[in-house]
Amino acid sequence: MTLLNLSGLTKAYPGVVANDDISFAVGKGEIHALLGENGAGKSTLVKTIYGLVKPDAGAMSLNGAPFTPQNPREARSAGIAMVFQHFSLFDALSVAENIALGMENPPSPRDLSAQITSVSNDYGLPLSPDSIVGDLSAGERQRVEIIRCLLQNPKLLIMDEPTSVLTPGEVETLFGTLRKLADEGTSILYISHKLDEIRALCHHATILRLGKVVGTCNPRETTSSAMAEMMVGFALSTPKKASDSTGETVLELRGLSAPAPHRFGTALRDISMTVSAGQVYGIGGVAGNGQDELVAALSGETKTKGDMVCLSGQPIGTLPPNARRAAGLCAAPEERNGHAAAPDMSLTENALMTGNTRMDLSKNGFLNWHKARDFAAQIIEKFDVRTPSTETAARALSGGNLQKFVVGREIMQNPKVLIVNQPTWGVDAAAAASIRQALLDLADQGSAVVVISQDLDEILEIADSFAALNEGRLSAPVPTQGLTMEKIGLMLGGATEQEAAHA
Ligand SMILES: Nc1ncnc2c1ncn2[C@@H]1O[C@H](COP(=O)(O)OP(=O)(O)OP(=O)(O)O)[C@@H](O)[C@H]1O
Repeated sequence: MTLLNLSGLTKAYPGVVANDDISFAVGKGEIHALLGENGAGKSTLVKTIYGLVKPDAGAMSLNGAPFTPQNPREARSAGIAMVFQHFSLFDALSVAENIALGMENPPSPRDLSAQITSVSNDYGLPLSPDSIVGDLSAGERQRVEIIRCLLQNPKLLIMDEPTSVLTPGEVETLFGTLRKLADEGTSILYISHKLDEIRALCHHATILRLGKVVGTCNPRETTSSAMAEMMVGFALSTPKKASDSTGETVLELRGLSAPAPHRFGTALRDISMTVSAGQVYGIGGVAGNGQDELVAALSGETKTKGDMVCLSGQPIGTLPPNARRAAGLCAAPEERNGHAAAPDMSLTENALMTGNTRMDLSKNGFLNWHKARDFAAQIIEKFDVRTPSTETAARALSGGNLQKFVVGREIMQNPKVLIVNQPTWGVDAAAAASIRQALLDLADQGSAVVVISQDLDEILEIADSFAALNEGRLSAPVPTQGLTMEKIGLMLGGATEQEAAHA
């Protein structure tokens, strides 16, 4: 039985038709995957269903009746719930307070706590209503968002890239919850770039390319590479490094320590590591174990004692970001909106922001806009960033395309050391392969590359060495060749176990 029917949905933005005559149906109790490369139109489509975007043409029906939500409130009251990629929670408030804020008519705090506990028990989503959100892991924060949705008794739950912040164990827990919901008749529209997960979870998939439906499949009977091919229209190749040889040490951390930057941050504790020219050094860890703090201490956003961070033997721990860039160290932080990129500024302005020093984009204090525009255009071309022009605002790009832009911008500055945090977060299979290949090419040309990622497959695919970050401590590195997921799991948990034994 059909729950939601989409017929001929079309939505154009200046220079691009984001959704072009899209028609498909989502059955009751069906877990329906929405697949497509970056910019294919997935977010636009689900925003239309959630009442955030008004289609130019086409129609929707819900349970057979016309469905034209004018805003998210109307969509919610019709039974549509959505968990966004970026959580909208207040760190300083409790779980229950956060959930009450999103409700039209919240019940009394006591009743609400009881409801939260009951939903959390029923659906295998362990969470205490009184916990302060700032103390929660990414997986637990997502549970808050899911419970918030489930309290509305949704008919359709939309999830946009829900597993990118989760550990393998948390992914299993989430899938258990989603399967139970589907068994009870809730439909789920599931957006993800992780094709293996789609094969494990989804009953049906609709594939979009350039705003159009280009295919459908049963993911259980289709290989990941066949789905990737349908998405991009050609077969993908696996990234490869030309040479395994490494040169002298370029980056060295000596007992790097830094206090937690804020109440919910992580202190860095006595981190030592060396990275050589030509090496790709992978750092794995569950989100919130010091990844952002480590990137900040390396990029210069956080300053430390000078010799805690050395570049080609020179202490740089006290230098600000621009001086580090000039010395040859570039970094791409994880959060693209507002950190790696200024959303309201054009791509040219964003290119200028980190490229000014190394790409020589100003002279005698005057910015050279012509050169900056050229630099932005080169990034767009080399990294296949789908956008109408260099003057487009960063916020108008789809998530994956902006990610390609910010990572490409640092790679193209040809740094001696590149630090990237979650380089392919939210990026489709083809673009992820091209970003990974570009990182390997950079190492092949003699740069030292540090890849911090929660995607362990990514680290195994491109890194020479692996170290685990746990509560602000970094393990000793091991070669990735022959490393199994089991051993990585032990390394990720290792420091905690030692601490537990110590305690
Ligand atoms: N508000 C907007 N203004 C202008 N263009 C937009 C806007 N929103 C989306 N677009 C464009 O519409 C197209 C589809 O974008 P959309 O975000 O729907 O893609 P997506 O499939 O969700 O991509 P991703 O996987 O990268 O998140 C892209 O070319 C994007 O640049």
